[in-house]
Amino acid sequence: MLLRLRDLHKSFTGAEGPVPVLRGVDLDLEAGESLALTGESGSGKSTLLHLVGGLDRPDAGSIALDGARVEALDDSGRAALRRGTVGVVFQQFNLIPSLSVGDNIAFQARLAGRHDARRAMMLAERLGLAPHLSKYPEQLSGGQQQRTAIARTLAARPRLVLADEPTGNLDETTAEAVLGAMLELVSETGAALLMVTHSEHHAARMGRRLHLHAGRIA
Ligand SMILES: Nc1ncnc2c1ncn2[C@@H]1O[C@H](COP(=O)(O)OP(=O)(O)OP(=O)(O)O)[C@@H](O)[C@H]1O
Repeated sequence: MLLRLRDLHKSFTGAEGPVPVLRGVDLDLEAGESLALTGESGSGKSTLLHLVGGLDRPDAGSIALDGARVEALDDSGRAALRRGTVGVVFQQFNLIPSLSVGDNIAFQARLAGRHDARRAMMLAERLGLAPHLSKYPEQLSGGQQQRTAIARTLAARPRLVLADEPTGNLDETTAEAVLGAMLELVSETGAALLMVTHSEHHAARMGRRLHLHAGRIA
């Protein structure tokens, strides 16, 4: 098992005290699987991805990822996790403005010691970025920036890709193509994909789907 979540709890502090968001989430994900996470707005989907990616800590429960206990890692351990095992595609693309698109795509892979120029070029072609490699992020459209962020994550060949509505900024035709490319690229490397989506249609293309409701997997 690549990822195993057990009895995960997380609350945030509101005006009238703690507001529980996750109330005992259990989830298993094997290498090579793709899983869609659905749920109404505010149900805690992004919170769950942040906990798995080591961007925030649970109040209770365990996150076992590729043999590591994510909730117990210190800051440097969590940073190492994000450099090596986990790749994130979140709604903020966090591209580096001073680097070209090509260098942005290679950035994560270089940090992970896995840069491969041919793979980077193949990803750029598959995601329609080949004509834009020498441009800078500010010269790209929102959708092109989003695809650059996806290419950057996949170029580093993480064991687990966490994606929060990765096609949210794209028109339906481009979204279909990008989702198809993501599924193929993830399965080619034997990685797993955990993707938040509001689209029934996209959820149906994933291997499995789970629905978050009232703080638990329904
Ligand atoms: N850092 C935070 N501080 C306080 N409250 C937070 C924080 N992050 C999330 N929340 C609250 O936790 C709840 C779940 O938020 P989350 O972003 O995980 O939902 P979501 O299911 O991803 O929603 P959406 O589909 O709208 O993106 C919301 O009520 C939100 O306001």
